[in-house]
Amino acid sequence: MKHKQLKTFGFNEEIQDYVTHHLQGLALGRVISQQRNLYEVMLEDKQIRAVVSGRIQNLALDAQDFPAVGDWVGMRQTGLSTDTAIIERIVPRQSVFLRKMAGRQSAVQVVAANVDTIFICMALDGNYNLKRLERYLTVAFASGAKPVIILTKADLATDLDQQLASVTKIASGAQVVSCSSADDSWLRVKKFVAPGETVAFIGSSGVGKTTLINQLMGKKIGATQAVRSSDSHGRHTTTSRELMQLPDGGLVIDTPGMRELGVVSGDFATTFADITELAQSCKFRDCRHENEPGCAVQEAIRTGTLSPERLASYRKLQAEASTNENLRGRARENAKVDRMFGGKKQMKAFLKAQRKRRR
Ligand SMILES: Nc1nc2c(ncn2[C@@H]2O[C@H](COP(=O)(O)OP(=O)(O)OP(=O)(O)O)[C@@H](O)[C@H]2O)c(=O)[nH]1
Ligand SMILES: [Zn+2]
Repeated sequence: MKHKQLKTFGFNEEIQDYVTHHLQGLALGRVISQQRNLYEVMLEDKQIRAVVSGRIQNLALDAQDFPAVGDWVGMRQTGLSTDTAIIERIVPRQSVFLRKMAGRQSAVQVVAANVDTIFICMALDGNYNLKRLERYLTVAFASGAKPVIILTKADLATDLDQQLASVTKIASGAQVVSCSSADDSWLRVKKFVAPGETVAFIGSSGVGKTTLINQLMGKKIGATQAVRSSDSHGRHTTTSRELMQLPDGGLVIDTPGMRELGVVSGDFATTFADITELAQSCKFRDCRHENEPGCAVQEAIRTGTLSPERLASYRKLQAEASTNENLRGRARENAKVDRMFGGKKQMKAFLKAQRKRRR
């Protein structure tokens, strides 16, 4: 393999393959942080600043078409300076954690790209909320990365065993780990971070993501500084996403705490595998699990094997995802029309003129 140094940054055969076929003449790097339009990119031998090319800007329909932290990118160096480059290509993502941003109707945000494992962090204090966890799992399972549930602040848990059991019940096969900053339980988390693999920490603000990352970083602060572009956060609150290299290998993406995780694409079959499985025994194939005769889902609720809250949660998230996906599809379509014609009116005029010419 050519890119020896980059291998410690997660470089693998699939990326090599793409580089060989599509990135000839471009330098390969991985995005380690982003501040608005300015990117910090790790190259084979150094770290540089980069901006995106006009081509990427012209083709982009929404945030997903721009580079994000964790992306592999092909770059051209500018003639002006050796430590600034232009990002020309984004290597197709092996996984992407996408969320709908609060507020703007159709705006999506790439939280992290090319992640192997997603640590869904939830604290065992007042932050503990199973419905929110179902939401995070839905998005995480759809990302292409493997979710692991990290229950933090175990020292503040009201009933640790009961909470662990409840979480495991809805985890749909994702592993569940509890930890506390008061002891060395972070070692249980460390087991999930293999050299050359990327993990992303996701969760509400204040659940202890940074605390846990600092424990994983150990005392080798130097290793952090080499990768971090600016380390003057001042307070504890994480303000921007960044990719860091752990002393024992392994890469970590810290993300600022989210107030709200809007679902754009969700994996309902995996997250709600219990309901999906029950539904296969419903009498009607298109059963909506309402009042249909022979509904196995309603039957499970009657007998107590499925909670009505879980079905409600499933319905709510699915409706939200479908609304958001529609909104987003339309927004992308509009952006495309704007790019090509300058607007809908102009497009109609253009099509009309074309029809006339054909006649
Ligand atoms: N009791 C207790 N407090 C903790 C634990 N882990 C973190 N904290 C405290 O929780 C607060 C928030 O921790 P952070 O690590 O900054 O949380 P964060 O998730 O990175 O927050 P954002 O950067 O805002 O996303 C700090 O005051 C920590 O000291 C824990 O296991 N137990
Ligand atoms: Zn049914």
